[in-house]
Amino acid sequence: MLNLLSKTLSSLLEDFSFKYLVFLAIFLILIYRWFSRSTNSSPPSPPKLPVIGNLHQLGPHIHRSLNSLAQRHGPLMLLHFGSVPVLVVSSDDAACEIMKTHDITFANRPKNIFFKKVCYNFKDVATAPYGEYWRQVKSICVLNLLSNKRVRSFRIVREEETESLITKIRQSSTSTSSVVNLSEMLATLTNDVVCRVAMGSKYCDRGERGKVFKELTSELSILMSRIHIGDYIPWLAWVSRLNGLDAKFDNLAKRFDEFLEMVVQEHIGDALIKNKDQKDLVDILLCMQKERGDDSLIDGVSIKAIILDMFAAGTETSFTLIEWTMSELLRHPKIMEKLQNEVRGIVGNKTDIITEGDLVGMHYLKAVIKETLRLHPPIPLLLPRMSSQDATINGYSIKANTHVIVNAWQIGRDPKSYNNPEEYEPERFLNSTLDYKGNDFHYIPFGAGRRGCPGIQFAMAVQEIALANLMHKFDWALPNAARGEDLDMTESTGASVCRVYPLKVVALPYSG
Ligand code: HEM
Repeated sequence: MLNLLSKTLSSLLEDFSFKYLVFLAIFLILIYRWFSRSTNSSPPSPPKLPVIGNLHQLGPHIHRSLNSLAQRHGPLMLLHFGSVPVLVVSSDDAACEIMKTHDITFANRPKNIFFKKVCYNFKDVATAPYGEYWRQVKSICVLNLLSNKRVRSFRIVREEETESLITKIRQSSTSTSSVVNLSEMLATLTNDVVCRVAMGSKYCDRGERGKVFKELTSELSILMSRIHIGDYIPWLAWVSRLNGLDAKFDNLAKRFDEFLEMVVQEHIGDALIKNKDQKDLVDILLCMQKERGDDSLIDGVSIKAIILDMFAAGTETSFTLIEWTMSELLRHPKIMEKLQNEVRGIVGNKTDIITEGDLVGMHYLKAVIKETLRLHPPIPLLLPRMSSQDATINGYSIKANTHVIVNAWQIGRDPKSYNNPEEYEPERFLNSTLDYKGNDFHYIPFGAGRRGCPGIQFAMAVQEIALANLMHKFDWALPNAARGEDLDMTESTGASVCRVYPLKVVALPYSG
């Protein structure tokens, strides 16, 4: 009897202490999770694989892959590209935290092998580490090339180059069946404008040198988007030596350097004697170097890096934007007609080129460009940033040296911010104060904060005059009477996203 009693008691106790222990463990885990989440946890992460991390979850269009992952894991998620932690930001609130509240902490850029080799060890503006050198080169570019005043002063360049574009289209449109490669012509326009204001002349026009320059700029944009495995898995860097990518980077860097050195040498004699209005960016940089002497942070290498940056950052982006605008207009004939009515209504039957003075009052034109920037930001993931110290964002702890990608493409399509976000509706920008200068975080095609794009005025001035003239001087159609909705809109891969197939169109001269 005593035995039975003691057995029953001990089994009760065992049972009780087991349940109690299980309950206590669950309670402690919950407390720990809740506590660590509200103070110091990392952002949610999709499961990753050894060595490659989350790289296998990225398709060719990275902005789209990140969008799908963010739908499941939220607007702040932590991925790993190989061994590199990458914070992906996919909402306006989170973008504001990074680019406004914690802007200084996230003002650095990650170092990658392509930019190290081609951009003179990060001596250009876009990849320079955050600090005194970056501050100086950025302000030199803004003051001497990209400020409102300077951009206005290049008006004649834009007007002449637009006129030359219109002439070329007219010459190629000899019959109603002539097909024009508009993409190629728009690329030439943006290249020529940047060439003339940065280097004083259109290098593309100069025979053999022009050919070299064209090859270099197109190779630059192709190689810029190739992934060097050593950036993410350093011990596999040898793969790029073996498959020839390193050699391609080195070769491009060498040929670009030879070209830029030639440009600088050609300017050295004249830079000091030209008057202020005749000086291009190379002249200005050379004078600055001479005046400041040894105190200057700007040396010969910086000059080449800055000029290279103007091409890398300024030409493909601008050409891409106008190419997408024309594509959307061809897909939406009613919107095209409304825009043509605005432009033709304001300018009338003017046979000469539309000049910048004529653009006043073209509100729909501006809305059309803004809507293209929303749906097709030329750099959908902006330029990557990197944290320089530990930070806490929305309760999550982010370690120093974490790379940051802001998905501006996804933010611009957020149904919380836009009605019918997938539709092309320029009207949403009429009577709206929304602008792209980095104040409205649900619309950030040019980025925001300290590392935001300094070329906005420059880019928009080229867009507006070119688009107004294209709308005024021609009626547009697709070859073989194809319907607008059938136009292939496949995007290219890489950091800057343009059409994968060039835009081929029929341009019918309009005479009023
Ligand atoms: C439609 C045309 C353009 C678009 C969409 C565009 C977009 C951008 C974006 C998204 C960034 C990164 C911003 C960030 O990290 O927050 C950037 C940076 C930059 N852009 Fe542009 N850009 C355009 C035209 C230009 C032009 C015409 C120039 C100069 C001629 C230019 C020069 C630069 C430079 C130097 C930077 C680096 C700024 C820094 O790191 O401090 N961009 N641009």
